[in-house]
Amino acid sequence: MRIIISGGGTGGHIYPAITIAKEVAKLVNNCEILFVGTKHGLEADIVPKEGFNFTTIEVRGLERKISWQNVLTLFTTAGSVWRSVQIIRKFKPDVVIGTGGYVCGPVLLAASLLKIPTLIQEQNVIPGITNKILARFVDKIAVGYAEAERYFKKYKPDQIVFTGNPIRPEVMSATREEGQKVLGIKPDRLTLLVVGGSRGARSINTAMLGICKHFNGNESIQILHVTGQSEYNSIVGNIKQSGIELSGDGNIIIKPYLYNMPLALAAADVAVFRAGAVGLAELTARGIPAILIPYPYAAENHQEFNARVLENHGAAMVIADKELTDVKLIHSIETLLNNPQTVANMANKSRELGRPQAAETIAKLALSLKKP
Ligand SMILES: CC(=O)N[C@H]1[C@@H](OP(=O)(O)OP(=O)(O)OC[C@H]2O[C@@H](n3ccc(=O)[nH]c3=O)[C@H](O)[C@@H]2O)O[C@H](CO)[C@@H](O)[C@@H]1O
Repeated sequence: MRIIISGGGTGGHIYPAITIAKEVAKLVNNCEILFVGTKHGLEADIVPKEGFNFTTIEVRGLERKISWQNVLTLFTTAGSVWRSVQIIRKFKPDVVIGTGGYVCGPVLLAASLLKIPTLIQEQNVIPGITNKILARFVDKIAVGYAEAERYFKKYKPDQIVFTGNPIRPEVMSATREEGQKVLGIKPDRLTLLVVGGSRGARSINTAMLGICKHFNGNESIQILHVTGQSEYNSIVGNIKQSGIELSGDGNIIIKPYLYNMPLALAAADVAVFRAGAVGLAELTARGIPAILIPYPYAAENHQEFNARVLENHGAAMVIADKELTDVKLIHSIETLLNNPQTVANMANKSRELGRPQAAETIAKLALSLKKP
């Protein structure tokens, strides 16, 4: 069995690709997998670390206006479809899978032109532009939220399948004790995990300065704040300047990025998160109550729609990014800190939404497409 898998740009497209690829490899013997991404996306860092064969094509995103940049983009895209055709002809995949991001466009289009079976996975409630266009060509669309179905036109019978979003198996297998040990988290207090998506979130980082000052030295709470690579140094500088001790026995841990996120999730009691679909799938699979601050500039405001699914179910509270202040966030955190029953109820509600089997379902769906 030979599979090409493509997805890129942010963690929210890359981790689903890696997870599906690993699940496929578990289900069939001697499976060869080739990952197609771009040189500039996070995939160029993450995918080789995971041990996959990785090749790149050049792709650009279209601007939402008429511009010379877009003319250049169209030429680049034509080139990337041709490059994808070459990659596919050489690798000869049985199935091609896409998990979103611009890079999927040419790869899945080329596969469809060459009559190779195709599946795309859409993580969000509101589908991305690439997947909306690809819906015309692909055999199956695996959606992460049931609510997403209505945003796709159905081009083939049984084309859309509600599977949930794939999460890494380690998210389920990691234990709280191991997470606490590896990350240096004290076991006797509520652990708050703060993550602004795979690239970090400036507004959350800014508010966190006030939160760290407020909870510094508080023995009922432990904070693990992941800033994103780009703002890490300045955030750590600001926090140290305000007199907070980050090394030693403090209750605040700051990291630029977690390569071991499943351990952090295992140790977390409550999360402050953006509303990226994969992050939310991980939170609900583990049943972690959350305070969500959707990224307001996500395409068609899709993070807000993702977040509202959890909020409507009683699994999360939502704070609009424009209304985010340290005072407001402190208030929400304290509400949870002082109400363990609310935390427990939200945890149950969150778990009800989790789909820990999604990766296996998607992998089986993809394998079922192989031509005899
Ligand atoms: C700005 C934007 O448009 N973001 C989109 C992007 O989000 P983004 O990549 O931020 O989002 P997600 O939250 O969906 O996924 C992040 C992934 O990275 C992992 N992670 C994150 C931080 C870290 O330090 N370590 C780590 O491993 C998380 O555990 C998760 O597996 O793709 C998602 C899925 O299509 C969308 O819903 C988001 O709206």
